[in-house]
Amino acid sequence: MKNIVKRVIVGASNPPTDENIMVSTQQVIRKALDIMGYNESFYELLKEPLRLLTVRIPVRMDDGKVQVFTGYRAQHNDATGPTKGGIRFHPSVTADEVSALSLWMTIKCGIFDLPFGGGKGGIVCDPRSMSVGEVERLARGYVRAISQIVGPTKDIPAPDVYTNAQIMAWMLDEYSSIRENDSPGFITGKPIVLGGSRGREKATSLGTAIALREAALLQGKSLEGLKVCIQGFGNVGSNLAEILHSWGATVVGISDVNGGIYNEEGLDIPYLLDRRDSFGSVTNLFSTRLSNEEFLVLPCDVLVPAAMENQITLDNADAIQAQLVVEAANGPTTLEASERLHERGILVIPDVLANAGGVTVSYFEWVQNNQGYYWAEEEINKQLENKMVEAVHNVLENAKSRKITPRLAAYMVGIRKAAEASRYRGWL
Ligand SMILES: NC(=O)C1=CN([C@@H]2O[C@H](COP(=O)(O)OP(=O)(O)OC[C@H]3O[C@@H](n4cnc5c(N)ncnc54)[C@H](O)[C@@H]3O)[C@@H](O)[C@H]2O)C=CC1
Ligand SMILES: O=C(O)CCC(=O)C(=O)O
Repeated sequence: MKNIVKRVIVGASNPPTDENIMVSTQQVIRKALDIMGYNESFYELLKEPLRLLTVRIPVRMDDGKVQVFTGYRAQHNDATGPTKGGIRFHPSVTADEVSALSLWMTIKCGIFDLPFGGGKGGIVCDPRSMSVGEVERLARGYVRAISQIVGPTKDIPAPDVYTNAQIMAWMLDEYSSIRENDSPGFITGKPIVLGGSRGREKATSLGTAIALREAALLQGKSLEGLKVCIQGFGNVGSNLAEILHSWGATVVGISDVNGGIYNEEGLDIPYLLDRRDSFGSVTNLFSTRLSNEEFLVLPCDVLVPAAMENQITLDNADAIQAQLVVEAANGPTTLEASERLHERGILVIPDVLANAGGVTVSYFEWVQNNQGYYWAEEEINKQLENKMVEAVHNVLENAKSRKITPRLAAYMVGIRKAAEASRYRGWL
């Protein structure tokens, strides 16, 4: 293995923040609707999910005792079609978080012209401390609890933080047995043998890599030798590291929940990919690690937060050294911090644009399930590439011509479809 760590390390933690992501999301939605001339009733409709279901899920644990978990499913707006979005298993899941995530899904589906509205789900749990059997029983219990409001023409879940293709497979199996027929289009991000799409596993990362490449080109930089730090080494972060490494960029830093590692000459990405565990942890192999706070302000050209929300805040925005921030995670930058970075001339490619490769290929998966005809991976990647390049240029050109942040421009492009569909349906 190449020399990986060069710095002194102090352990991981997260920057404190009390920003309510729902409030800041509503602020951007209000601004976007105001600029486009929509009246107050559009904001009243779009500021919250149409539906938010809270469920309690009893699970028999391996020790014989029953533990009751809380879960949520938010459906933001279904004027354009069924709602769509992932399910996360994480201790910090809240109703507000799931609601904000469902709003962001509506914006993504609007920007990428997908025939869906936004949805999102989550269960408050820590799957890292549960057995495989406990996770399976929890996943099946969640589907039983939400089965009335989901389905291939109602609301279509997918993976998110600490969920994966295996969990989607259990959920599909449970849903199919409740409905007494096989319903592969009920969920996306499935294993390929159960109707999953080729390319879905890496789709979010491929989309982010394309967005990063296009944004860097606009800054006059090519990928060759570009120094990139990636926070989070799960599905999104690790596949992104692999793609960027293979495209000639130099991945100088990666981190996970346990902390970060950095080498200004580049990390040994194939080694790290080989050693990561199924929860996206690898840095615990190293005796010395950077804290999360140290990691985010390391010298690099591009910083990619690919873990959790509220990582870049006003506390660290002035210390960020990257000239380009590409949000692979959902909500990694608080609104104030994002505006501060914009003032500092740092280009921020917002989450609703940068990480929408996942939902785009989930859409392709749903289309293939409906058709019963499956496409080659090259076809999927080519269509994803076309959609990403078009969306990135559309949003960034809008931002430039209107002299607004890329986030506001993305919200303007993204919310219009839900607003217009709601109007045509006679809701407003
Ligand atoms: N999986 C997908 O297709 C999509 C994921 N996203 C977003 O990308 C982000 C990452 O998702 P995945 O890679 O799927 O999740 P994952 O569960 O595969 O990996 C999560 C990674 O984040 C790290 N992490 C967890 N908690 C952390 C914390 N408090 N501080 C620092 N690191 C932490 C974990 O160690 C792991 O490396 C999330 O914001 C998710 O919503 C967005 C679009 C699609
Ligand atoms: O693939 C999907 O349908 C949803 C992906 C997702 O949850 C997200 O983009 O945040």
